[in-house]
Amino acid sequence: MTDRNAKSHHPGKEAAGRAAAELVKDGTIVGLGTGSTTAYAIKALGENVKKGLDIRAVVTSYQSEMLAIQAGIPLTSLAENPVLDIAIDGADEVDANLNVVKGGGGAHFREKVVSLSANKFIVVVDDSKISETISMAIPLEVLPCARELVQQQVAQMGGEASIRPASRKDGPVISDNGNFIMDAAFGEIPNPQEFADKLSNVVGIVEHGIFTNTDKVYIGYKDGKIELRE
Ligand SMILES: O=C(CO)[C@H](O)[C@H](O)COP(=O)(O)O
Repeated sequence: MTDRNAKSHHPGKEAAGRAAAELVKDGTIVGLGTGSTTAYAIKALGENVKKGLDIRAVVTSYQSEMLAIQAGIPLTSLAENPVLDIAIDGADEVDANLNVVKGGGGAHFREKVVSLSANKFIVVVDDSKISETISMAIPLEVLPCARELVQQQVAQMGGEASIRPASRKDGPVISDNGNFIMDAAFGEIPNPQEFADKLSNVVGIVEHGIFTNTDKVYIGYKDGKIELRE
């Protein structure tokens, strides 16, 4: 499992993040995802803003808000700009058809809102995230009062949902929206779109981490090379 607190430099993540940042043109509104790979894209965008690139950004988490402010990227909101030109975000697993699983950082609800508000959704990952079929546990943002009900409904679907424990405090991971993050293991998911629709019908799940709206994926390798899939 990836150590989310690791701060070490990753040439593959940086190359993927920087390649995606180059897609952001002057005068556009960009959605900024969450995570260590997107952080490289935010840094690169900040450098371009300092050189004169005129953009505004909508963030998906407190993490991306803090990074964007630090990088000097002017912020806006979906209320002011409901349609974004492009959104850039990381992922935890990418299948052969560019379906992705997100939510390793527990930010997938706002990430989904932002990605679906964008004309183009660009995913940036390192090569460890690539797999033939989706098989990792699916992150779920769940209303705290519905956690037991969600566990029962997930069990009826053949899965097992557990509350994600916080690593630096006692108790569960709480999302930026004040909800619990759970992870639901189902094994291989051969038809992510159909499965996503089923999960969307589970009462108590605010949002699940399956995204089926990716336009391009930049995959970064340890040697700094990148591959584009679209
Ligand atoms: O979905 C996410 C946060 O909710 C992240 O984008 C995903 O976990 C990938 O993170 P990283 O780039 O650090 O591997």
